[in-house]
Amino acid sequence: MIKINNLTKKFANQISLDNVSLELNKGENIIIMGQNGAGKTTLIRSILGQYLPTKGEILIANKDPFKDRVNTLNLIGFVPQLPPPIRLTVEELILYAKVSSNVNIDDIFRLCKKMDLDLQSHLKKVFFKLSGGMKQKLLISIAIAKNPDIFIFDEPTANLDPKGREMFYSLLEEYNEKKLMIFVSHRIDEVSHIVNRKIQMDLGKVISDEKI
Ligand SMILES: Nc1ncnc2c1ncn2[C@@H]1O[C@H](COP(=O)(O)OP(=O)(O)OP(=O)(O)O)[C@@H](O)[C@H]1O
Repeated sequence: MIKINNLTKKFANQISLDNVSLELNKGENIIIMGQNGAGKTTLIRSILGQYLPTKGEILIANKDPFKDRVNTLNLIGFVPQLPPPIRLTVEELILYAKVSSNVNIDDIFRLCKKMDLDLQSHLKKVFFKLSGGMKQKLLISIAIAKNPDIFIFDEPTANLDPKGREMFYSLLEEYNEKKLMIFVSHRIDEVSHIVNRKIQMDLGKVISDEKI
């Protein structure tokens, strides 16, 4: 589903990705690990079409995410490590998700409720004024409700309380083996029950890639 061929990304003299080749397929639940600065975020941003490769290529369902961003982003549900400072109200944000990605609003409400977030009582609040955990729960719910082929979760539980974490992972069990799921995380213990492949990065390279 995602093919990465000899991908190198440089920022001035900084090599952030150094000749990375990977094939990521449906049914794989992958954890990408590595020290700070290993290149994980650069890899994810490249998959999301935010960076033009210095060398090499990425194909998502045979499309180039940089050149064909709209179509490739439609295939992806992404939850970032730090929620962006969105100035829309919660209500406007979920309407935007409906219009832009055909997300079912009832599903967003249902998924938030499962993570103990009563969306109804926050509809008029500006997104960036929600608590960190509320933002994360809402973004997770929108990403899952989109029902994409690919999930990318960058430290998605960083702001969640223990119950929120537990509910998040139990929601994902429904999608096990039906999707490609990519987790960027430093905490393998948290996802060990769900992941079946572990990729380790260091200094912009893939240093190990194993089925687990
Ligand atoms: N936009 C940018 N401009 C310049 N250098 C960058 C940029 N983005 C990343 N880098 C550099 O690329 C290297 C890899 O960074 P990256 O953010 O991909 O690491 P990471 O593995 O996600 O780290 P962390 O675990 O700290 O989030 C770092 O040396 C970083 O300084």
